[in-house]
Amino acid sequence: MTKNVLVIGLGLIGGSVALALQKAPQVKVIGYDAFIQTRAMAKTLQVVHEVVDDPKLAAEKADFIIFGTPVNATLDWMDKMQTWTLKSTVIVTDTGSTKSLIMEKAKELQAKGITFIGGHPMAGSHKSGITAAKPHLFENAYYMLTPHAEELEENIEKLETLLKYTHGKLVRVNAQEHDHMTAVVSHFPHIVAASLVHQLYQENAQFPMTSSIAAGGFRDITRIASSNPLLWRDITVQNREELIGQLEQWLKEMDAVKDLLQEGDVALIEQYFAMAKEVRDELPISAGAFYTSFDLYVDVPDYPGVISEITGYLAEDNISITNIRIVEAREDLFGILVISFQNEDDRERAVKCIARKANFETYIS
Ligand SMILES: NC(=O)c1ccc[n+]([C@@H]2O[C@H](COP(=O)([O-])OP(=O)(O)OC[C@H]3O[C@@H](n4cnc5c(N)ncnc54)[C@H](O)[C@@H]3O)[C@@H](O)[C@H]2O)c1
Ligand SMILES: O=C(O)C(=O)CC1(C(=O)O)C=CC(O)C=C1
Repeated sequence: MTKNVLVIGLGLIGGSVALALQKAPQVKVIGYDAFIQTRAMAKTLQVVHEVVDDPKLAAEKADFIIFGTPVNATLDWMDKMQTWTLKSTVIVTDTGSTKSLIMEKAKELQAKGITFIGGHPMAGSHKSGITAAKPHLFENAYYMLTPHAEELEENIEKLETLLKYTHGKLVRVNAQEHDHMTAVVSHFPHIVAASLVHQLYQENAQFPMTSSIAAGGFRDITRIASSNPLLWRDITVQNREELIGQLEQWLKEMDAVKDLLQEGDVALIEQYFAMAKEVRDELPISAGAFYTSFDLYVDVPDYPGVISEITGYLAEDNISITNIRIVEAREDLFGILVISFQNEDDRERAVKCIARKANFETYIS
């Protein structure tokens, strides 16, 4: 029998879940978004099978309800849905970046007989909105579920059976531990990225050339500062206790770095960077803890047709690319072409292919 899946919030994440679940057999994906333009776009882009203007009515027939909304909006919907008439077997989940407050609110639903199992796919982007949604966004990424300890195994398995069509790696995690770990690897880094951009803004007032010379390093570390501010306002507010803890640890770390610099012990300074490199290089990229794109930087001279020349070489060797863009990092004749691949193997083949067929230098960041 066909299962109705209602997705509320059709942006990057809700839209990507909807697209992925359209591939599940006997599933009808119904979508709602607060913005009428997004609802219209969802129809045009066929992100869902059907768009509704009233989620309450659609919820009555739903077998699964998935929130793709900013985390504070999810809490509001969880309040509202307590008065809705839902199927007794419905399973409600979310995709929010925070879990503790949402799982706390879920107890109110649970008390009314509504099953809620928190969810969070560890993949995303600084881009937002339905036009950024992709069916393969969650492939190989960890997709965390945070069921209450007393949740029925049968319900968790039902949700896992549906979500396996995202091709994420489904794992079960305690909500508080989730919020601690995501503060470390996701939420706090967003604060650091934003703070670096603030620092540049202040410096730029005195040295206006500073932002023009910001090259790959600054751009890499601050990419996530281009994320949706409303989304990050909600995430940081909900997880602020963990974030204050991270900030205190960071301030201690910065004090230690300050001491290192003041002492000027070159061996210790080198050791500081060496240890960071070792840990960073060992991050389990293929395990998909983070959304990984295998980027290759190619130094290209600026002449017409250079991009099609390179993509042509790759096509001749049957190497698929997932993205291509130009980084205007320098003010000379050369540009940096960034080509993304699906996996390490494709990237290595591309390095060899470009070395064989062209004289362009390639780098891996
Ligand atoms: N961006 C990421 O990298 C990422 C990754 C994993 C999880 N998440 C989580 O996924 C959720 C969605 O984030 P996103 O990146 O897709 O954001 P987004 O801005 O791309 O999409 C959010 C969508 O929700 C809609 N919306 C906002 N308020 C609403 C409301 N009250 N009712 C219905 N629709 C509403 C918006 O119109 C928009 O279409 C958030 O909870 C976020 O924490 C984000
Ligand atoms: O890749 C990015 O731009 C992201 O910010 C994705 C990211 C992350 O911090 O890694 C952001 C929020 C999430 O909840 C999960 C993933």
